[in-house]
Amino acid sequence: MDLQYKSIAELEKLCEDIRKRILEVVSKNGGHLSSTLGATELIVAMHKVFDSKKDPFIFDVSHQSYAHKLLTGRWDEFDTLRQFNGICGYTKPSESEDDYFVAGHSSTSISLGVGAAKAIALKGEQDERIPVVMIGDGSMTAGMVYEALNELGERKYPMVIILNDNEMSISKPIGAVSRMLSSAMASPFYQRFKKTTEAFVDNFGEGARYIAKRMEESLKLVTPGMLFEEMGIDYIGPVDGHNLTQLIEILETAKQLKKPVIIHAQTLKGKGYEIAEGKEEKWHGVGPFDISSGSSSKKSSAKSATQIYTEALLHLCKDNDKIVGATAAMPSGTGLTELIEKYPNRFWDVAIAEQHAVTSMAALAREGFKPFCTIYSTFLQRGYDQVIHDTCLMDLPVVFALDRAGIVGEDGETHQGVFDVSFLRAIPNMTLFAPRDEKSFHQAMAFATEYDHPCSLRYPRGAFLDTEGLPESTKFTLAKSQLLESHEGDILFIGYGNGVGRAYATAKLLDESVSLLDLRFVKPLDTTMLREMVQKHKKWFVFSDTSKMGGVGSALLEFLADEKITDVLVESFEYDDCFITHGNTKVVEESLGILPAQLAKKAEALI
Ligand SMILES: Cc1ncc(C[n+]2csc(CCOP(=O)(O)OP(=O)(O)O)c2C)c(N)n1
Ligand SMILES: CC(=O)[C@@H](O)[C@H](O)COP(=O)(O)O
Ligand SMILES: [Mg+2]
Repeated sequence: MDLQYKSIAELEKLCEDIRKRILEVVSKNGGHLSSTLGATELIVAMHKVFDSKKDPFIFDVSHQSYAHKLLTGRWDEFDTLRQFNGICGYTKPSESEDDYFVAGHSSTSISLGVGAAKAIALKGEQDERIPVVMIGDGSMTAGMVYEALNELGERKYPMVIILNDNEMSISKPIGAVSRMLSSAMASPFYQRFKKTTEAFVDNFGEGARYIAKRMEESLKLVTPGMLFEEMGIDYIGPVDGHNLTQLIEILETAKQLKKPVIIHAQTLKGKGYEIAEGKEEKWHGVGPFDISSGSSSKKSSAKSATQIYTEALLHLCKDNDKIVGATAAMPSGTGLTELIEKYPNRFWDVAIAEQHAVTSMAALAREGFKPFCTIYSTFLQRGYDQVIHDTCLMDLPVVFALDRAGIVGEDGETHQGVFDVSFLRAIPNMTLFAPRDEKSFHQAMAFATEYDHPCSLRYPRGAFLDTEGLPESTKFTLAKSQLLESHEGDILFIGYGNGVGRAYATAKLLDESVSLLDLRFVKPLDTTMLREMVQKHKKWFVFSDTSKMGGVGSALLEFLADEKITDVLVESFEYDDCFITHGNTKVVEESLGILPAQLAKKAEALI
């Protein structure tokens, strides 16, 4: 949509229409509500001043970019938001040329902007194009941001960074960066005072300006601008992130500066939908809801794996004051909110800083504590070297509790928790195991608490698949699996974690009875049990919510190769080597052919 010639009144009306459309669709499909509502004027102003057909529009995380999608030809199909084969909830170049880059994991935007700026300079296009970045205050807490600012302040590439400061991450932001951004010195009053003084001092030349600046610093007035200006990046702000006239004027100015500039825009998260306005964490990511009352339409009755994790940790913490833990800005998503409230000196939200979360937990392990580093499977990818270099090399007993392991659904490719077994299994000293239901989760947590080496347990988004009817889980012992059903015949179903429920549901659809093994540990394997299974069953089918590449089936094949066993067939029903798209989990699983009915057919064809 070309906004170039639209008046302010027309643009304000457009913002109203955009909010209405977002509410209409997100109340039906679910999605990221308060972030997108709050960023509306910023995005309209971006499209008024810049051109996403040539200027790289780069949204950090990009969960807040719905207005951008609506302004770039996706207004009508927006009804398919986050549905299978529908519009993605994040920017995706394959969906639109106006989406510059894939995003979903935070704090990549400024590095992308610096890279784009280098390319624009090399191609001699600086007169036509300029990167425009939008990054939230929460996303400013990850180290990668400062790696990028460090270089940008040195190289001075022209770039406009809009810092969308709504004083919220998913939950309340923590840390010095957030405090600095919302410091009193960032108040519009102080900034007006500063501007007037600067204008006055400017009459007396550079020397007077220098003295004034030193005076401001000597008064220990830390303004957000100082941080960026000292790094060599111009700072404008804070500005009202909902005032279109001001925003457009400032973006025009920033565009002409031909150097790196940060515009500190203060916005209200959820702006335009009163029920969600302000500091309401629950309106960040929502399921379908009733617009008039704000009440959610879907309530799941089954206990989620996250809830079980919280309960297990609370139970263990009571008798063990060595247990500590951290989340990287996902306290409610990981279930740590209650632990942080109850044990504020033992559980921390360290902000969006997964690398820091891992390494700081390793130091606590070194000091004799038992850390539970609680991170979504997908976000642990951000702290991978810290798992190797700072945890496993010293064989430190950190527990990596990986929530959202497996297909997560509507968040899609950037958020699927499918690689953790593959990337963790390769690390020496690392032990990997997985519960299949509530009871085994408590047993796995008890084992983890006593285990004196690095380890990782994984569990799904939402509830475990049903395993009702199988024998009760037994105490977790290192490298011990549990044979749940034993029958004559060649077929053995091997389940890992939530895969046990999938194996069980598949087995029930077969005519013949099959043996069912809950692997429980994928590293180290239960070689004693596997040697026994080799004797009894020659066709093994693997069920696990993990990538095939380096996953559970790979581990079993390595075992067979090491044992020089060549007469056992291993068929893995894990995920193929591809990125898994967004959509309702069951619909996505059906597209992958891994629903029990589909797997039963595949197994029958091989029996
Ligand atoms: C590496 C990484 N860790 C955690 C998340 C989960 N996450 C998504 S959005 C968000 C908060 C972002 O806050 P902010 O940047 O202020 O954006 P806002 O929603 O307030 O506009 C978090 C923690 C993520 N996407 N990426
Ligand atoms: C944008 C982002 O990364 C988070 O908001 C994520 O969508 C949360 O996922 P859950 O809904 O599984 O907690
Ligand atoms: Mg924010």
